Amino acid sequence: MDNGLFHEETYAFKKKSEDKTGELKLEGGFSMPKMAMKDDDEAFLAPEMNAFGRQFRDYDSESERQKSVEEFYRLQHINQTVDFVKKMRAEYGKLDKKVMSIWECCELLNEVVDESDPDLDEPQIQHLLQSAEAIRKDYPNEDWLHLTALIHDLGKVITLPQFGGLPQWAVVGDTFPVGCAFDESNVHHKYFLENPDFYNQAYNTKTGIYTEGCGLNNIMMSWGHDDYMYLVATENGSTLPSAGKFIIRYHSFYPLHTAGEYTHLMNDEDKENLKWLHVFNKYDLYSKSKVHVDVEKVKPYYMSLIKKYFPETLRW
Ligand SMILES: O[C@H]1[C@H](O)[C@@H](O)[C@H](O)[C@@H](O)[C@H]1O
Ligand SMILES: [Fe+2]
Ligand SMILES: [Fe+2]
Repeated sequence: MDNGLFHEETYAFKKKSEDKTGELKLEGGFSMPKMAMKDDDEAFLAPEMNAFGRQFRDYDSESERQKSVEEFYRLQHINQTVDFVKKMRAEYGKLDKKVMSIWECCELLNEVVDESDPDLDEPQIQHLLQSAEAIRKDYPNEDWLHLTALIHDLGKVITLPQFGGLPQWAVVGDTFPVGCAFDESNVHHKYFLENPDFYNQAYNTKTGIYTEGCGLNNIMMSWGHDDYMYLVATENGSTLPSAGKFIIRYHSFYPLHTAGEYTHLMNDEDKENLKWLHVFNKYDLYSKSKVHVDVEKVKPYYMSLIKKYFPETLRW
């Protein structure tokens, strides 16, 4: 697919950030879209440690936070089933909860606490702006990517009472397909043994109810903020490019974009879009920090992007 969005090159972050993260391994020889080169001082520098002085995405260390994150994944893995996802898709497909703008939602998100995240305890609007500003530094010309970063976690509002008040396990955390075997790369995989689908023979083989290469659009992901926001964006006629919508929908799909599993379900368009998801993931994960972005200062820029790619109000 040629979506006219980027030039390809083999995986090549700028040396400075590449050395620092050392982590962004791309399985299967994926190539990456090209970054507009800037002075080193201006480039986004991925830190080695999170704000708590630990490795990013450390799900195993002994701490209070890790314990509550593990408890979160226990519940998520037990409860995300094919039946549950079907129910959620039908319920939230109605988009009858509220009519509001993208920016209103950004502000609402500040009331949301994410219990699945070992790296973040800042207000969510800071996470949105930190990731958007970081990616903007390295990809100044891809305005759609800045906006994608700004809105990628807005779906978390479904945990608020006026949006159905879903439990955390139905909103946040890494995502995975249901209807086929749960891959071992899922964090805290052991809790899937308590999921009824684990024992269903239609659902527990490698391809399950799907076919090889069927395309991610044809599979059901565990329900959460990714799929919900994708729904909101598409149903309200957002003109974001396909790669932007793909990022929103699969940014929590770590078993695919970081572990390189479940690739047998992808089609060619998914493979193209995955390149941009790899780019995005670096900024989503490593921009989480204590350094706050001045909301009022950057707001006009993001308002102009919202205007470009979204209607004034949306159905949620
Ligand atoms: O804890 C995090 C957080 O909730 C993110 O928003 C989500 O995208 C991640 O995949 C998840 O693991
Ligand atoms: Fe997210
Ligand atoms: Fe995020």
